[in-house]
Amino acid sequence: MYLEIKKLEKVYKDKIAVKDFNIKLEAGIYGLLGANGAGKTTLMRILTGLIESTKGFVLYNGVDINKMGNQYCKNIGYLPQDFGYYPEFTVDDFLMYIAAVKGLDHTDARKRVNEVIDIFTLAEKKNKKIKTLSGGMKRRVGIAQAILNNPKILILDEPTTGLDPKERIKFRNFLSKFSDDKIVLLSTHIVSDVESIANKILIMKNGKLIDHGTSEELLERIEGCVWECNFNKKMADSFQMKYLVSNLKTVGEIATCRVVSKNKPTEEAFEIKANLEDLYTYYFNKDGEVE
Ligand SMILES: Nc1ncnc2c1ncn2[C@@H]1O[C@H](COP(=O)(O)OP(=O)(O)OP(=O)(O)O)[C@@H](O)[C@H]1O
Repeated sequence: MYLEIKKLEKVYKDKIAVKDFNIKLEAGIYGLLGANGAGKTTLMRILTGLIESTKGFVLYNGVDINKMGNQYCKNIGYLPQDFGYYPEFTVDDFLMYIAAVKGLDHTDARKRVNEVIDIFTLAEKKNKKIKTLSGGMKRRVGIAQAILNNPKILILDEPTTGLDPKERIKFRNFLSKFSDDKIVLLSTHIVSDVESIANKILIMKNGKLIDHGTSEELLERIEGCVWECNFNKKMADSFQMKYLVSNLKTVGEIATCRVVSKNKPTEEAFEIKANLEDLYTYYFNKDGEVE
């Protein structure tokens, strides 16, 4: 099973939201990382079949998704960023309703809704109106509705927003079981989520796919270029103007900085292991090469 994205482009009036995007996705979890406005939602909406691209193709097992119609939709589960829930519905009624929209008959719907209520520990809330739930709980309902039809392709736009750390772990464990023979694409601003959840990471900037790979592969790009240095906190501002700082911590008078730089930034600086936050800083705060 694969989803191949070929020379994809989406233009809104005069704004190019997705540009010359090429990749082949196979079973696994892909984390889509990018700043606000990078084009993540637009890309995801094209992949769900909700909007059409201006140029290029998306092929599902070699067939253009625009030519597959409903046959393609059956394979899709989608959690939009602004998940439009029905405030007056109870959790159970809402899930039963979505299951019907997805074409499940009543018996299958009941069985499947019970399963997802169990997976996302929603039993206690199932008779509560959605409008009374917390943000994290609504997000759980949103993820639950996306998997009702047991989709082959699951697209989740910022699924972890509002989830507390315990819920994040549950979600991660669920996805690793769920994604065995499925394509899961999730977008997030939370770098640590991608690091722990995704097998592969796609980095998107200004509509383009600028890099992709496992986190180990991506971290090789900045190997030997991440440093820790300590100095007086009064120098923090000028230091940040000069260097790409991925983290700054101050204790008393001492500032401790993580710096991404090809050259040793200070005499006392020492090399440390790169993480995805450093890579994110490298890609999103500077256009060029590591200094
Ligand atoms: N319907 C639209 N009409 C015009 N421009 C749009 C439309 N939708 C998105 N855009 C623009 O396209 C670009 C990409 O937007 P998109 O929402 O895909 O990015 P994103 O990476 O999902 O951002 P965020 O993380 O903030 O959700 C942005 O500049 C946005 O303003």
